[in-house]
Amino acid sequence: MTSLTIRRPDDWHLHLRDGAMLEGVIADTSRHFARAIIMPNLVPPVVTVADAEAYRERILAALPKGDRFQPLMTLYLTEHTDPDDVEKGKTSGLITAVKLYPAGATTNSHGGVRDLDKAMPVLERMAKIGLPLCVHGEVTTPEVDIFDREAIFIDTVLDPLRRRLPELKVTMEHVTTSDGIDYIRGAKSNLAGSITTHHLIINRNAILVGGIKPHYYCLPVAKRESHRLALRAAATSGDSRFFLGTDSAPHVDPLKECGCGCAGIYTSINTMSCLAHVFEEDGALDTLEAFASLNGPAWYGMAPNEDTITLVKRETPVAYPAKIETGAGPVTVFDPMFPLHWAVDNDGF
Ligand SMILES: NC(=O)N[C@@H](CC(=O)O)C(=O)O
Ligand SMILES: [Zn+2]
Ligand SMILES: [Zn+2]
Repeated sequence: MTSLTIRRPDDWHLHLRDGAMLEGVIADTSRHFARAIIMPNLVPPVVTVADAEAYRERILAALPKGDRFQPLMTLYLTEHTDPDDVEKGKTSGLITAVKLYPAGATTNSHGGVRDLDKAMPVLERMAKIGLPLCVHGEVTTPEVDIFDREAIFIDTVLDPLRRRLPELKVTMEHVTTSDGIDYIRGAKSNLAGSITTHHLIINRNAILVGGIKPHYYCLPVAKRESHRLALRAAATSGDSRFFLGTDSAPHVDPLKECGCGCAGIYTSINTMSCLAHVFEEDGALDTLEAFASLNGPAWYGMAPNEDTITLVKRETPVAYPAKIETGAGPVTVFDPMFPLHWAVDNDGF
């Protein structure tokens, strides 16, 4: 097959940042994607409906003229989040989900939740009004090995929470382990998972073999090969509980190439090319549309996009830039370490 037309995709987990970085990256998403769930881990974070409203306006103002991209806003859950404010955000249609960052788990999560009991009133309200909780599913206990943090989170935080509040809809974001995949597969209802582009392509060797490679470092950190294969099987299966959330997370190069580099991989620009490669390699191009364009909206209770994009397989590899230049500084683009022959038709690369 050398051409594939699918409904226009959406990105169910995206970091757009703010200011000059937002202006520098947004076109890479709005070129291909109709909608994206926008992560609230700004400094300071997006905690109230008023914050989300103002952030949404800044995103819309940064969009290239003519792009109809729709940002789907989230709130950053804290121990002081007001259930009435959250309900107001859901009722007005502004808020698509609330995001749980265990304190200290990832970039800009120091204001996240330490004691989930303190957030129960909000979570109970969300269960009642049908507003999904998106989770960064890792424990932060210092004794727990970083490669085990997702599995331990499922056992000690997520499963107890879901037993306590079975009506709460939970999205396990950026699933990185077979434990996560199995847990989602085993759930009867109200649980789904997003999978990133890069976790379908790299295992932890990419970060550590042949020298330390900061541009492959993200959180949750890539795991061993068996986990990558479990993610591939889930993504390409067509199972409606798995969908794309790129977790494209730009940091300027000086903040990644240093003694304490930030976590995050920038994939917005070449995600659709990478996915077409992965799905073709697994003989699953027929399920790419489900993963990138159908399963996500179904989970979030939205219609799929009406329009389509066409992916075309070229003879010569697509020439994506190694870095993009933003007003905040250069951002290295994810290198899948194989040539990309699939391109979104007419996207200029
Ligand atoms: N994925 C990452 O490695 N980083 C994200 C945060 C996150 O999604 O955990 C970021 O904001 O940079
Ligand atoms: Zn995260
Ligand atoms: Zn993220």
